Amino acid sequence: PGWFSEISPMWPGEAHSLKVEKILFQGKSEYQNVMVFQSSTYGKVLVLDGVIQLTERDECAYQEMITHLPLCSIPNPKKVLVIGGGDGGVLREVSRHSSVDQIDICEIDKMVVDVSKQFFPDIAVGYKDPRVTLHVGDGVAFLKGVPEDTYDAIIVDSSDPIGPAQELFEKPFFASVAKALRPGGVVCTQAESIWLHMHIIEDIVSNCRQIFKGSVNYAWTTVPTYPSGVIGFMLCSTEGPPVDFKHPANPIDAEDSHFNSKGTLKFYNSEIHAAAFCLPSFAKKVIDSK
Ligand SMILES: NCCCN[C@H]1CC[C@H](NCCCN)CC1
Repeated sequence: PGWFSEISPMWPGEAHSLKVEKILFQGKSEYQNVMVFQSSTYGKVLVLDGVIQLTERDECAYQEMITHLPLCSIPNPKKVLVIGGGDGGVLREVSRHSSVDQIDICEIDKMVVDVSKQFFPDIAVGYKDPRVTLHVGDGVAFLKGVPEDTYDAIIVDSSDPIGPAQELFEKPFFASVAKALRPGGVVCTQAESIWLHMHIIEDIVSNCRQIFKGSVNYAWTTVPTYPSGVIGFMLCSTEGPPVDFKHPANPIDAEDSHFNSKGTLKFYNSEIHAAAFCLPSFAKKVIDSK
């Protein structure tokens, strides 16, 4: 009964709204306010501190792209780390890759994990994979304890820079990610919106170019329920075997059998992988010049 509007100082003067059928959960964890509501047309919705994290209707776009853009860019991913992503959607996507033998996830807020398992079983299904180990804690601290050259891929599925995820957008964190990756390893981070956050993106690209001596690329996709309707990703590789993000070494398409053992890919395919790196001129100018 009524509308939820996503009002935030991170996107002043605009607000995306969703019609609410019923509020299903409201709580306050150690870190943030957590809410779940049944929307009229986007399924259930997860909200943290007033910011939409995912909806059942369009989460496939974000989870599939943030996962398969990096994992399809290296020939044989084995050890994968997810920072954030407590809802489990990225785990569900990583587990489609049969070459992977170890999936670690570090999520700071246990309430996000518990709420996702209770209200979003088709997203939290990712936790059921035996390769998954959940670490509840701060990703910055977790990475400090990771030996050098441990992971083939690291996915940083964070919320936004205002709140618990703030440190995940800063240089020291990127440096600890680079150390934890093997030579030619890849990282994919949630990297905001070219319509809203070109300055944040400028800083992230500049930091990444200083730290990641392989390739550094920005990709983007459409997610209707994120502000401005798009979300971006930083794709970086460490020095070592070259990674060409724009031409996936390990391509998958919807009809691949071993990828559909967990239901079909709804969004990702090789064409949209390549297209994700095509940017409008105002973004190219900033990103290619850093
Ligand atoms: N596994 C889903 C987690 C979603 N991560 C983020 C949630 C907040 C969202 N704000 C977008 C703000 C405008 N760029 C970005 C993705």
